[in-house]
Formats: sequence, structure tokens, C-alpha cells
Amino acid sequence: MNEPAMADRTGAERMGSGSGPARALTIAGSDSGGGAGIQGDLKTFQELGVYGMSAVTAVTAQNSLGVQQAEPMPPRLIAAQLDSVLADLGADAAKTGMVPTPAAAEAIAGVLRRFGVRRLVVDPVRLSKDGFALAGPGAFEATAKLLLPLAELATPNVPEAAALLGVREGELAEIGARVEAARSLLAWGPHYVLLKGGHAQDDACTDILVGAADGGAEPMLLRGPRLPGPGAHGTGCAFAAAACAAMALGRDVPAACRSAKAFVAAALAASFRLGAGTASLNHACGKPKK
Ligand SMILES: Nc1ncnc2c1ncn2[C@@H]1O[C@H](COP(=O)(O)OP(=O)(O)OP(=O)(O)O)[C@@H](O)[C@H]1O
Ligand SMILES: Cc1ncc(CO)c(N)n1
Repeated sequence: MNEPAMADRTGAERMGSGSGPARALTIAGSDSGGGAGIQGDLKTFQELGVYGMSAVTAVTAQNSLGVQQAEPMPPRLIAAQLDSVLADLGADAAKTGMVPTPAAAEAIAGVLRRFGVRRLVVDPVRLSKDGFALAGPGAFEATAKLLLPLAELATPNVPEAAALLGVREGELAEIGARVEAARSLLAWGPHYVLLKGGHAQDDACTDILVGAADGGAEPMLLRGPRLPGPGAHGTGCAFAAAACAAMALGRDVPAACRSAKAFVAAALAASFRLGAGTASLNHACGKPKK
């Protein structure tokens, strides 16, 4: 099949009040609790002014207490959703989150390659906050092997980075070790790695961005005050989705990561308690005021 490259569709006819919005596609699991996954990503896209679309990779039953159950979608149905969106609507940027099985990773990588999706954020999701395996057996490894090479930006947290590098999480406690780790992760193939700092014992919650173009020689450190408490559900997804939204709007990766950091900080500062467990991120109050 001869598919149009995404770039060819960027100028698709736009009707009504002039040019249409930038388009962002999330490829992720459904979170019934509304804070992470598809639901969190679409809220983030909406808040940041881009048109959100989705391909559901799995359905989870979860709430503020944790994940109770998860079922993967059949790979063919994941691929069909991606085909439907990309062949007709197009996307200026996309992000992947929960990839439940190795076959799902294969299906996603195949369609993204076929459509030439270049502005891709890969969030290599492994465990939920309460330790539920969102990536089933072999799926994290398949995501690393098949999706990270397609990524413009990869956004691992500290435990995911440790797993990818085969080191203990404790070895990434110091900022210098995390900069080195981020550099080493470039070997998986993304153009940029943003190593998130939420899990580090770091008062500034430092996120580290390195780029392959200079071999990670000039890391960019994104700092902000660590908000007290256990944080909120969905911060990792919100970061990747906010970066994806900014990339859909044409920003480069460093600018996209700066705005994602500001978005998550604002959404966290405005978070609230709904259930008996972890707080809910307030995506609707997260828009940076600048
Ligand atoms: N307590 C906090 N205060 C301020 N910023 C935070 C806090 N916790 C996390 N962040 C920020 O939130 C973003 C997500 O980081 P984190 O390391 O928590 O991702 P994650 O582990 O993938 O998230 P999740 O726990 O949702 O899976 C980063 O920009 C990080 O710096
Ligand atoms: C569906 C889904 N994706 C990602 C996460 C990680 O926060 C979650 N809890 N649920």
C-alpha cells in the first residue's frame, strides 16, 4: 500500500474558520480513573491547544488506589486505529505510553514506520505507581528495541532508565550518574533522551535532556521546586503528552521539554484529592501563564 507520509498531509484541507489545529496522537492504555494514559493525554492535548486523537493499546481498571486489572487490545485493532487516524486525519506528532505486549510493540512500530511518523515521543512505561506491570512479559524490552529507535524524544523515569541500562536504581542517585545514564540511553536510538527526576532524591526534581547530535555533551538540566507529598497520579504521562503537544505545534525538543516541565509543575501545584489514594493531577489548571 502506498501511504502518504505524514508531512504530506500537514496541509490537508482545512475548513471553516481558517487553518485547522495542530494534531497530536496518543498511543496508550485507557485509565478508567482519568489521570494517566489516554484520558490524561487527551486532557493535556486539549489544555495545550492541540487536536487530540488516540489509539487504545489496553484497557485498565484503575483509580487513586492503583491498578486493579488490565487487558491488552488485539494488535490488529491497535494497528487499525493507527491506520484510521494516520491515513485520513494525519498527526503532527505522536506519543506512545503503555505497550502491553511484544506483539503490540511490533504492530505500533510497523504502522509508525509505514507512515513515516517522525515527531514521536516514546514514554517507555513499565510499572504503575503502585507497582502493577503495565508492560506484560517482554513488552518493555520490545518497546525499547522497536520503538526507541523511532523516537525523536524518549522520556524514561529513573526505574525505567535503570532497567534499560541493566543497573540498580540506587546507582542513579547522583545527578552526575543520571547525566551519564541519559547519555548511555542515546544508544537505544532516540534523537533525545529526557531522564525524568521525579523518582530521584533530588530537591529540584531535576529532569535531564541530552541530544544525540552532540553525543550528549551539553546536557540541559530542567529544575523546579519538588512539591511536597507523594506527588500525583499521571505526572509521567502528562510530561510526555505536553512535550508531544509542543512538538505538534512545531517546537524543537528542548523547548518542548521546557514547556512540558512547566505544565506538569503547574498541574501538580493545582492537583486535588478525589479518591482515598494518590492525588489527581489537575490538567485543566496546568496551562503555563506565559
Ligand atoms: N513532587 C514533585 N514536584 C515537582 N515536580 C515533580 C514531582 N514529581 C515529579 N515531578 C515532575 O513530573 C514529571 C514526571 O516525572 P516522574 O519521574 O514522576 O515520572 P513518572 O515516574 O513516569 O510518573 P508516574 O509516577 O506518573 O508514572 C517530571 O518533569 C518530574 O520532574
Ligand atoms: C494506562 C496507564 N498508562 C500509564 C500509567 C503510568 O502512570 C498508568 N497508571 N496507566
